[in-house]
Amino acid sequence: MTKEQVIVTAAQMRDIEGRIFAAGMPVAALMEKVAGLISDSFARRRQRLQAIIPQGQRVGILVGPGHNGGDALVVARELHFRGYQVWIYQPFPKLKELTSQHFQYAQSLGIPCFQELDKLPNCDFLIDGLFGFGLEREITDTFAAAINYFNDWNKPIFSIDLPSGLHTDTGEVLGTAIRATHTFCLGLWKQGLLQEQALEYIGQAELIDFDIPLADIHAVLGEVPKIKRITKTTVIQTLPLPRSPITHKYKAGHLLLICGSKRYAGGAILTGLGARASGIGMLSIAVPESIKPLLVSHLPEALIIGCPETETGAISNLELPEKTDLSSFTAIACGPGLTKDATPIVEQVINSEVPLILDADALNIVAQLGTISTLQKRQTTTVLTPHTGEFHRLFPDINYTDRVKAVQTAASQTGAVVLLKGARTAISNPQGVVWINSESTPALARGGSGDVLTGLMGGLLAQVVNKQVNIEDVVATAAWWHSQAGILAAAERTELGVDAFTLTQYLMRVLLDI
Ligand SMILES: NC(=O)C1=CN([C@@H]2O[C@H](COP(=O)(O)OP(=O)(O)OC[C@H]3O[C@@H](n4cnc5c(N)ncnc54)[C@H](O)[C@@H]3O)[C@@H](O)[C@H]2O)[C@@H](O)CC1
Ligand SMILES: Nc1ncnc2c1ncn2[C@@H]1O[C@H](COP(=O)(O)OP(=O)(O)O)[C@@H](O)[C@H]1O
Ligand SMILES: [K+]
Repeated sequence: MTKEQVIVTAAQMRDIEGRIFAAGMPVAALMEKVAGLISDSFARRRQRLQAIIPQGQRVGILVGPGHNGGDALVVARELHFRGYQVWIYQPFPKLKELTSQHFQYAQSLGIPCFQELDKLPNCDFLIDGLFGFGLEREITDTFAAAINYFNDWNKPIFSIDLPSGLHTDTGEVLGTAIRATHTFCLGLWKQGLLQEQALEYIGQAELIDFDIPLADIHAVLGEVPKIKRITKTTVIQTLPLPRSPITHKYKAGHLLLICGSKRYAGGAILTGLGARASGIGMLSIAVPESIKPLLVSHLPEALIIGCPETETGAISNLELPEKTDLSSFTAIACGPGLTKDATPIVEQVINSEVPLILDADALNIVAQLGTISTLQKRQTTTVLTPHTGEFHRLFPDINYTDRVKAVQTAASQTGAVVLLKGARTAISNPQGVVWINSESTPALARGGSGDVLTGLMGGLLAQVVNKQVNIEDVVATAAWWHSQAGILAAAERTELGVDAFTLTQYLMRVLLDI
């Protein structure tokens, strides 16, 4: 485990800090160290912003009553000595002791301090040290008004630890919250910063590593923490690279995709192209007979199985080639573009004992059949990949405000690995082990990009499922790979230039970088 993978709640962070202080590290010394690192990072970022804000020497510091405010006051002092023009806004009647001492010292240095909003002159930047992980209730009255007032300035805001007003664990807005352009997350990633509802508030987030000993992290989170960020380290351990020099095509996985209908033929192509990029040994794709020629023309290497179809153009019957049944495949991915008319097919694959990914219409069908009763029957690996709408259909009783809790509950109820798609995709296994994909791009918010993910994940699963791997690691690796391809494509083509087909062309490039 690396520190970049660790995700903590407020309570866990408090326990970790408590151990450090109990071991003898003085609180004031740690605050000095943390604030020094923040000041350095601020100065580096300010330089990068110089093109937009040429002078950029006037900084407003928003100070709260706790140690988040203390951090901000040390930053104020540091910037003051580095030649910035600094003003402090501090509206609280009572401060924690250490914070109060720093406040007194800042005043003694002649740094102007104000309690009234309108006294603070217009600054080039704001540094937000109102609340950190100690925020415990809704922000109201004067403090809420202040946050809204500073948001309206539309100036770059650098938040210390997390934007004031966000719930440290759920990322929920408690009344109102600072809309930061940059967030300096202190020590370890707070869970709230990786939740979708926080994204509009945190801007660019950076981890300020202040050397928390790994032993203290393990002591609080356990040897293997339950909730982690996906990083390259996980991915490298999971990818089927390097290939064995004596492998052959049937040893490199045989994936069956079941997808498409006359109405949604494109989804089948995109799923196939996603699977192709995974490096799968053998790829079979079952589609309605009428779209077989289309699939052959796009995926000449795949075995396209044309199936009898319903009047509506959905697969009516899985007609596999002679001497083949479902158990001939290492994994099955089923769903994109099927339409609900393919219900019997979905029932058939659920009754098989092959590792299975269910997506899109397959999920809608499972929801109709009864999610929990249908999935609990399965004896082998099942992966569900819903977006929020599909998740709600599958699990109407699960509240998804806290997406981490939501996937954990869904996985535990069904025995499946559940991947909840979105800007911050979250994945849980039935025991509650969670991966969060914290690097992605809104460029992926386009029809068809989920189909690409299903194919890619299917291809990966088929290649590694018989090896010693955790299924949730495979699912997380696919999600990471998919997002990184989006990021790479967006960097070259802008966020508007990443259609699902283009995305498939960038998948391979991600591997070149690792
Ligand atoms: N002490 C240190 O050396 C370190 C400090 N850190 C900083 O310390 C912060 C945590 O400090 P604290 O535990 O003091 O907590 P905070 O500074 O986040 O805030 C707690 C204070 O805010 C008040 N408060 C909470 N909710 C409120 C509301 N809705 N309206 C008005 N007042 C409210 C509380 O009564 C308390 O006085 C971290 O976020 C971080 O910035 C650490 O990250 C690093 C080490
Ligand atoms: N704002 C966003 N930021 C990052 N990724 C996103 C965003 N919106 C959607 N995505 C990703 O794009 C994909 C969309 O999948 P899905 O909704 O199933 O689309 P479709 O069914 O049309 O293929 C998912 O992998 C999801 O995580
Ligand atoms: K803050």
